[in-house]
Amino acid sequence: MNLLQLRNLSVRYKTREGRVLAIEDLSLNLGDKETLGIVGESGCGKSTLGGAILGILPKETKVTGKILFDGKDLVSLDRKTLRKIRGKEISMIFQDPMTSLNPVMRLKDHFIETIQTHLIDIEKEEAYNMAAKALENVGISANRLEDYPFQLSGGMRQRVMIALALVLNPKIVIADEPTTSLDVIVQAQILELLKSLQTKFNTAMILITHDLGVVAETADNIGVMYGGHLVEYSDKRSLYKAPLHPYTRSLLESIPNTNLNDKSLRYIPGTPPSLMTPPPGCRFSERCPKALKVCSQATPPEVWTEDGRMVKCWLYNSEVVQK
Ligand SMILES: Nc1ncnc2c1ncn2[C@@H]1O[C@H](COP(=O)(O)OP(=O)(O)OP(=O)(O)O)[C@@H](O)[C@H]1O
Repeated sequence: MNLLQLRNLSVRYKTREGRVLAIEDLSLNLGDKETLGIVGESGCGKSTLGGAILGILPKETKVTGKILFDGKDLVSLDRKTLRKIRGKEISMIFQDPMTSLNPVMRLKDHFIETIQTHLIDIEKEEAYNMAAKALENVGISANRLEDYPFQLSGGMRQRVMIALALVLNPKIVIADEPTTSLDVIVQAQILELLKSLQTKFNTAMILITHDLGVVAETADNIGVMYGGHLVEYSDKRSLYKAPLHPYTRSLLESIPNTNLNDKSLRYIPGTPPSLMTPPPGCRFSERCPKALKVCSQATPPEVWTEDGRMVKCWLYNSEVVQK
C-alpha cells in the first residue's frame, strides 16, 4: 500500500537572481514500511524533496504538484495544519544533531517539548516516561535525559535525534544524510539501529544521501536524482546489478574500490548544471558518455519497465531513431 504519493512535484526557490528550479516534475511512491533511498550529487535537490514533504521550505518557495499523504494533499495544506503532521506523523532526522539540538536545553526538555506540542493534554511525568523509553530504544540509559547535548559524543547525539524523531511513533521518517558527520564505524551502527527501529515500529523511511554505500545496506528501493530530476527509480538489487541510466552507472563506477591494487579514483567529468538556467533536454546530457543529439534538445520521457523500474532517458525510448 502506498503511504505517500508524490505527483509531478516541482519546487522553485526565489532568489535575488531569479527562480531556482530545484525539483522538476517528480513522481514517486513510498510504500508501507518501505525504505526509499534518494541518492545524487550535492545540489541535485535531495534535501529540497525532504523539505517539501515536511513543509519546511522558505515561505516564498513555489511548490506545485501533489504530495498525497493519508488522504490529504500536503501541498495545499496551510502551515498550521502541516505543523500538526510534522513531528507526529512525518518526522525528520537531520545530518548535524548539534544544530538541531538546543545547546542550553537538557535532553529531557527536548523530548517533553516535542511530545507536549502534539499531545496537548499529556502530563509532564508521562511525557518524561515516554522520553525515557525512547532513549532506551536507541541504547542510551534514561538517566542521560538530565544531560545537555554537549555532554554526549557525536554518535550518541545522533541516537538522541533518532529517539526524538521516533518518540511519537510517526508513519514516516525522513533521514537527511543521517550519518554523514560520523566516522565509518559509528555510521554503520547508526544505520543498523535505524533499520532495527524501523522494523520494530513499522515506520517507513526516506533515506537521503549522496553515498550509494549508505543505501546499499538499508534501502528497499532507490530513486536517483540529477539536476532536479528523478532520473532512475528501481528496487535496490536491480539498480546495483544492472543500472539503467548512464548517470547511475557513472555513480556506481565512482564508488572507491577497496582492492588495494586498484589505486585509481574514478569520478564523473564535468559539473552539474545550474538550476537557475537549466539546459534544455536531459540535465545530464553534457556529461553523458552515451548522449544522442535529442538529449540536449528535449526532456527525456519516463520509461517504465515491466518489473516496475523507471528510467528517464532517451536511450530507452523505442521511438528514438537518430544515433
Ligand atoms: N533556500 C534556498 N534558496 C535558494 N536556493 C536553494 C535553497 N536551498 C537550496 N537551494 C538550491 O536548490 C538546489 C537543490 O538544493 P538541495 O539542497 O535540495 O540539494 P541536495 O541534493 O540536498 O544537496 P546537498 O547534498 O549539498 O544538501 C541547489 O541548486 C541549491 O543551491
